[in-house]
Amino acid sequence: MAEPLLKIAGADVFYGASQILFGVDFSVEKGQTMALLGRNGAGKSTTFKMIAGLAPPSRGEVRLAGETVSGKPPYRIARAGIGYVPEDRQVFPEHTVDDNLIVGAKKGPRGDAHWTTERIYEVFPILAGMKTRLAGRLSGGEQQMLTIARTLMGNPDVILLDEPSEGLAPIIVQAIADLIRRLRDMGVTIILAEQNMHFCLGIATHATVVDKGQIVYRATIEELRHNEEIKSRYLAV
Ligand SMILES: Nc1ncnc2c1ncn2[C@@H]1O[C@H](COP(=O)(O)OP(=O)(O)OP(=O)(O)O)[C@@H](O)[C@H]1O
Repeated sequence: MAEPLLKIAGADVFYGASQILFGVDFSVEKGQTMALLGRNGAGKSTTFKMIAGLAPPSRGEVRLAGETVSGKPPYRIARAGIGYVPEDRQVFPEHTVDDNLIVGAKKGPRGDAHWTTERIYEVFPILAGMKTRLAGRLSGGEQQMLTIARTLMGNPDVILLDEPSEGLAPIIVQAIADLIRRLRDMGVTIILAEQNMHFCLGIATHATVVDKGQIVYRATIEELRHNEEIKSRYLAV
């Protein structure tokens, strides 16, 4: 069987002398939307930083499309096809929505240029109505969408979304959920880090649960939905 698109194998991460991740192991197949779930401080953001090269593993590895990417600098990992959207939205506030997208434009690792500004505006109609607005003037939810859109403009193989619903009003959370569902249905491979399992239930296809820096559960999202023990033990629901 072919190797999964993204494979994390036995990864340990330390911050100074403290070990944060312990032998993290999971895989994501092309087209999956994987929810990476866990409580506050469980290790979700560190897992993303490890994949993106900002917190490299001291043991174990990250493989993308059969190639080892861990150990490379973050810009090389991004170029290899990992699109990372961190928790704090990162737009260029003094530039327009359109320019923010153009700055993110680059061919994917295999030369594909699937995402163009036209395509983005079809999928993100809210942004289409504000092309010339300065990004710093957008609401938090709009900035979140712009950050996701700009990352897609780099034509990544997989996109890592760190708590995209955090701190947003319920109606905006709904709009972000609809957007991620649309990307899922287009076949974009997504990892969605969330504390909020309910946000993920209608979006994700698969689930991986992290607790105290270790992976404690991997299943389809439907299996998780019915697993009361895992939900109450690790997700406080
Ligand atoms: N720069 C750092 N130095 C030392 N410890 C850190 C650092 N960043 C995070 N940690 C610790 O690593 C552990 C995992 O944090 P992480 O941010 O990965 O969790 P998380 O699951 O993403 O939680 P959150 O939902 O709060 O973002 C926590 O115990 C945290 O205190």
